[in-house]
This record gives sequence, C-alpha cells and structure tokens, in this order.
Amino acid sequence: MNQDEAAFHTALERIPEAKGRIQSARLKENAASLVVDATGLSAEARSTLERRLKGGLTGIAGIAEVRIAMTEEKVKRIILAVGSGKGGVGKSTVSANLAIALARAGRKVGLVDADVYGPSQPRLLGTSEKPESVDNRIVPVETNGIRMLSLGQLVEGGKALAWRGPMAAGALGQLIEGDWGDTEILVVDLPPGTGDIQLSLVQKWTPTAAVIVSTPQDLALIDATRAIDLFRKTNIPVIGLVENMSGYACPHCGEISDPFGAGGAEAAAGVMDIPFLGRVPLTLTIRQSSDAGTPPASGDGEESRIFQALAARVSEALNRM
Ligand SMILES: Nc1ncnc2c1ncn2[C@@H]1O[C@H](COP(=O)(O)OP(=O)(O)OP(=O)(O)O)[C@@H](O)[C@H]1O
Repeated sequence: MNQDEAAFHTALERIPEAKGRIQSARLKENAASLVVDATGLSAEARSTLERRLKGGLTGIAGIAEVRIAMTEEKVKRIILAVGSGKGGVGKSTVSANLAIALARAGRKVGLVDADVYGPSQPRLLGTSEKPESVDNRIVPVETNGIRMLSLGQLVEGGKALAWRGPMAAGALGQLIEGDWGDTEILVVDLPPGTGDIQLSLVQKWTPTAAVIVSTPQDLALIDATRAIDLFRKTNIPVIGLVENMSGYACPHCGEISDPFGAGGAEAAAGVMDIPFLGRVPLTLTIRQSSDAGTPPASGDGEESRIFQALAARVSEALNRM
C-alpha cells in the first residue's frame, strides 16, 4: 500500500457513518471508488452517508475524484392487510393498536392508512405532522414507536375524500412505496368492504397475509365473510379473525355484558376454517383514549395487554409463513 492509499483508508475509517458499510474501497489514478452497502437506510440517511463520504475524502492527498456506488439488499417486508366487511367495526382502532403492540414486541412496524372514506390514523395516533418527500418518495412520520402514512395526510384537514378507481390506487401506491427504510411489517388499514383499494392492494402489492376484524353481530359477520372470500380467492392467507367490541365491561361494577351477543365471531371463524385470534372488549378506555389520540396499546393498562396478546398471535402466525 503506498502513502496515498494509506491516507485514503485512514480517512475512510474516520467517517463514523461508513462503519461496517464499505464493501470495497479502491484508489486508482486519483479516483477513489467505493461500493457502499446502504441496506435499510432511508433516502435521507443514504444522502447523508454519501455527503459524509465525499466530504471526508475530498482534499485528501492523491484523491481528485470520489465515486460512490450504493448497493442495497432488498428488505423482505411483510404486508399485513387488515380488512373488515363493513365500516365502524373498529378496524382502524385494531390496526393502530396491533401495529403498536407488534412494535413493542420488537418488530419494526409501519402503518398505512388506506381508508379512502375516512382516514383516521392521524387522529387515533394523535399526530398532525405532515410527511415530507425525499427523492419523490414520501417519508413516513414516526409516532408511538411506529412509522405511519395516511391518505389523510395527502389532503388538507377536513376535506372529505371520496377517491375512486385510479386516483385511489395512485394514492395507495404513494403510501405503500413510501420510504419505509428497515420496516419489517407494513400493516395496511383497508377501507371497509371489497372495493377498488382492496383490489389494487391485492393485485399490485400482494399482501403476505390478512387479518379480518368483525363485531359479534351476525350482520357484520356476513359482511366479514365477503372480505375473507376476496383474500381467499386471490390466495392471500387469512391468518385470523379478531372479534372487536366483544362484551362490554361496565366501568362501575366490572360486570361483563354482551350487547352484541357472545362468541359469534369465534364460531364463524370455526365454520370458515380460519383461526380465531381473540377478543377485544368494548371498553370506555379504548373509546376515550382512541378519540384522544393516545392509543391504549402505547400504555400499560389492561387494554394494552389485550393488544399485546393479539400481536403475539399475529407474530407467531407470520413467523410460520
Ligand atoms: N373495542 C372498542 N371499545 C370501545 N370503542 C371502540 C372499540 N373499537 C373501536 N371503538 C370505537 O368505535 C368507533 C369506530 O372505530 P374505528 O374508526 O376503528 O372503526 P372502523 O371499522 O375503522 O371504521 P371505518 O370503517 O368507518 O373507518 C371509534 O369511535 C372507536 O373509538
């Protein structure tokens, strides 16, 4: 190694961001050529690394030019679709809290709010931060230990969304293909039913698996069956059914009553031959904390434990796939 090469390698070692990422470094005819592993870095972190490398090597004796090639191992990302047959069954609430509970269990989680009719994740997660774009990709906002992008962030607050067909699919694409960095599991909160957004998701991004949320009411379950059919027909494994608003725990005496009946979803899951993932009771805490933008799964109460148990079952099912 000549003197210039030694100075080049010493300068490289002094750039902390480059540690463990340099796959090859050569100095030939005053040009430094680097191959850098950028796996898992966001677009912003990638450009910072590139800047630091150029800055750290420019001006070193024997280096007139710095050439950088970034390589990236494709992160294998799980797309977990959360669907329901009809609206108002608590699909967004379950998606948000499931995503947070998965993150608290150590997974790197992103949440896409694809509900064109009523994007509610910014409110549920208590964030009004607008995402920025870097290199034409939207960078998710970070909140409650997860990353999140919502259709609601793409339009001005209060403006109703009724996107259809190509427009909705285009907007969904911007969210799914956002800069998710090293996110391992992307939870997609779908609109209710089996419309354009569901079809686009299934056709273009082929979710790894789906979870269906239903209430114990018969009507919701009949609708849920349709949502399950859509995934089944397109060969997306349904890892299970969550029964939400199952049993009401009286905040005064603790007595549990079942305004919508009990066990309906579990029985239906059995008939449809899909796993039953568990019950989330109807509680005042879930309603109030969700409306206040402080998701119960981020706290330490009983509700948080319920979502942790749900996340453990979902995680197990994903690990088996
Ligand atoms: N387990 C629960 N206990 C109490 N309230 C709940 C529970 N789950 C959801 N809710 C409340 O029910 C309402 C509807 O929930 P949410 O918005 O999650 O439903 P959704 O199925 O996503 O509806 P939409 O399809 O209309 O977006 C919200 O006010 C929410 O706080």
